[in-house]
Order: sequence, then structure tokens, then C-alpha cells
Amino acid sequence: MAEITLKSLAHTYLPNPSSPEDYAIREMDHVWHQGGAYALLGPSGCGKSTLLNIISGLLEPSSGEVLFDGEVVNALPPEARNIAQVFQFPVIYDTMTVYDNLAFPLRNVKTPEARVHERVMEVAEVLELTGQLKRKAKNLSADEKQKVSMGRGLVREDVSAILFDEPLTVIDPQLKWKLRRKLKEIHQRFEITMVYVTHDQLEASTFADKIAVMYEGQVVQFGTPRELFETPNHTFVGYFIGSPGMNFLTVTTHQGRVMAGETLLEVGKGVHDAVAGARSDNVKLGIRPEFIEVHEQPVVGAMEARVQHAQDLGTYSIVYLTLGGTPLKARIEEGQTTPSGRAWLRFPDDRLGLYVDEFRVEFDHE
Ligand SMILES: Nc1ncnc2c1ncn2[C@@H]1O[C@H](COP(=O)(O)OP(=O)(O)OP(=O)(O)O)[C@@H](O)[C@H]1O
Repeated sequence: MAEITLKSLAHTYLPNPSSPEDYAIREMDHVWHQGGAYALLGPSGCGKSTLLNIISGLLEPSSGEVLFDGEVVNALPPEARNIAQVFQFPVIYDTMTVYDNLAFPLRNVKTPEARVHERVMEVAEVLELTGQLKRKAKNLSADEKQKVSMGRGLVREDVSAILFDEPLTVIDPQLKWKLRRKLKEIHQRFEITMVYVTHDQLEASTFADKIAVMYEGQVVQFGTPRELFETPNHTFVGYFIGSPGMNFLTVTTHQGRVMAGETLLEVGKGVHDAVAGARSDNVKLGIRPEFIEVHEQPVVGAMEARVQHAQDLGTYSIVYLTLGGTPLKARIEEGQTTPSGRAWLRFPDDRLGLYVDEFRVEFDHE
């Protein structure tokens, strides 16, 4: 069991890096606490696998330290780190039985056979593999093979943490849900630190208590699914979390009013003062589609927008609008009429986020 600390960690695959873009991991500090269920979420190429491989010891970082329970492990090879890694494709011995596959990591470290039996039976029970123990691994279905792969990670009692690198990629969609639940159950039972890498926000939020969102080699936010939804720290988190993602309007101030291009925005004084006080030309207001009020008629404090089209998603619709030149999406709940042609929008001040140079800045809404 371990707390994993990443200290001033950076990694580049290039021999002579000259700019931040040359780094797969830009200098970062991060702590995965003992016993936590975490997800590492981000788009393809943001550095997720690089980070996992640095933790497990498959890759040596260009700079910085990896610590397990306060001890620097940079010089330790993967086998000395007691980290189990579960990859996209199951890593099992096809010609061995399920039992022998599960027993392998224990026999490898000369565990007494009676203890091997106890642990294999315990792990098989959790993974619902008890009835399959005598079968040859090669005859199993893809999800059963992946369960064996996970079991091989779980079976050792000295495992510090389990790292899952997109473990459900090859699993049928109906079974993914079941296996995710199973992983959660395993986490609760074994209280082991787990880091689950995925580019799928649903997978991340069903598995993890806390999610690290990665973008361009940086963890831009580490928070609960609710925090990522309600207060995204970075515009990327706003876009990436939610379905559809957050709306952003590039704003300026002019004669005491907030403008999005040529369009005047109806917002309160607190929002105006915060935009006016921002020390950058890159200032955005963000609002989630769920929080835009859509009216069919003009109302006080509302802005006229054009309706482009609407998408009926059964229990709700997404309406695509333009406010001046800015495209926006708003969510219309079941029972509410979807406007056509024109609509009047209100942005409740307390639902607006201010983003300066892409990062969220808190401000007084009054
Ligand atoms: N062995 C390598 N040599 C050179 N560049 C690499 C190597 N592995 C990864 N990269 C680069 O480092 C960056 C991060 O890649 P990484 O595989 O860590 O991202 P990822 O988020 O895991 O992506 P994916 O989900 O596609 O696996 C990318 O720009 C990638 O092209």
C-alpha cells in the first residue's frame, strides 16, 4: 500500500527540448493518497500513459522524483516497486489454467502453496471466476481474460498500487458497465490505491472518487466529478467534462458594459468589474448548457439569440444558438418548449465562470 508523490516531475522524449511543447509531461507536483480510487482523464496524447509508466518504473523521468510513502523510488526497477499494471489487452498465459494464472505472481515470490490457494480463491470469488478456475485461459472470453489480468494484479498482498491503462477498451459495451462496478467493489474490499487511465468521462466518474484531468502534459484539475462539472478550473476541463461541454464567450469591457464581440451581455456589476480588472487580453466567460435560461419571449435582462437547430435526446433537447457571433448550446428540459427562430437568453450571474488565460479566476458576484 502506498501514497504516491510526484515531485517537480517532467518528461520529454526529445534529446534537446527547447519549449514547453517539447515535454510529454510538463513540470508537475501531484499526490495520489493511499487507498484512493482515482482516474487520470484526458484526450489522446496528453501524457497519461507516460505518467503511468513513470510511476510503475517502465520509464525514467527526465527530471523530478517519484516517491512511494516518502521514499524516492526513481532508481528502483518496476519489479521492486510492487506496482501492478493492467493494460488495454489482457496479459495472461494462454496455456495455463485460470487458477495457475492467478497463482503465478505469488508462486514467483515463493509464497507457501496453502497461502497461494487462499488468495487465489479469495480473488477468484470477488472477480466471479470461481467456476472458471480449471479452464485454460485461451478458452475464455475477452472480458473473462481481462478479469484474470486484473486478478493477477490483485493477488499479491504487497502490491503498493494498481494502475489501469484503459482496461476496458476491448470489452463489449454491455459488459463494461459490469466490470467497472466490479472494480469499484474490489477497491472497497482491498483498500488499495488505484489509478485508472481513461479518455472517457463516464468511465472516470463511475470508477473514481477524484479525477485528475490532464491536458498537454499537465494535470489542470484534480477534483471530484461534481467539482469538475460545477467549477472547472481550466477552459479545457469545461469543454471536456459535460455533454455537451461548457460554453465560452470571449469578452471585453466597453463604456461600463461587458461585450462579446459587438454584442452587449446582460450581466451584473460584479461580473463587469471582474472582466474589467483582468490583466490579460484573453478573458472568457463560461456557462454550462444546463444553466442558460432560454425564453421564447423577451424578458428583462435577457439577450436575443438566433436558434440554429435543436437536437432531441429523449428526456431533454440541446438547442444550438448564436448570440451575436458566438455559438452557444443550451439544454432544454422535457416539458419545456424548444424555441425556433429567435430565443431570449439569461445567464444567471452565479453560474458564470471567469477564465483569464484559460484558468478560472474567482470573483465577487455582487
Ligand atoms: N516512446 C515515445 N517516443 C516519443 N514520443 C512519445 C513516445 N511515447 C509517447 N510519446 C509522445 O508523448 C506524448 C504523450 O503520449 P502518451 O502516450 O503518454 O499520451 P496518452 O495520453 O497516453 O495518449 P493515448 O491515450 O493515445 O495513449 C504524445 O505527444 C506522444 O506522441
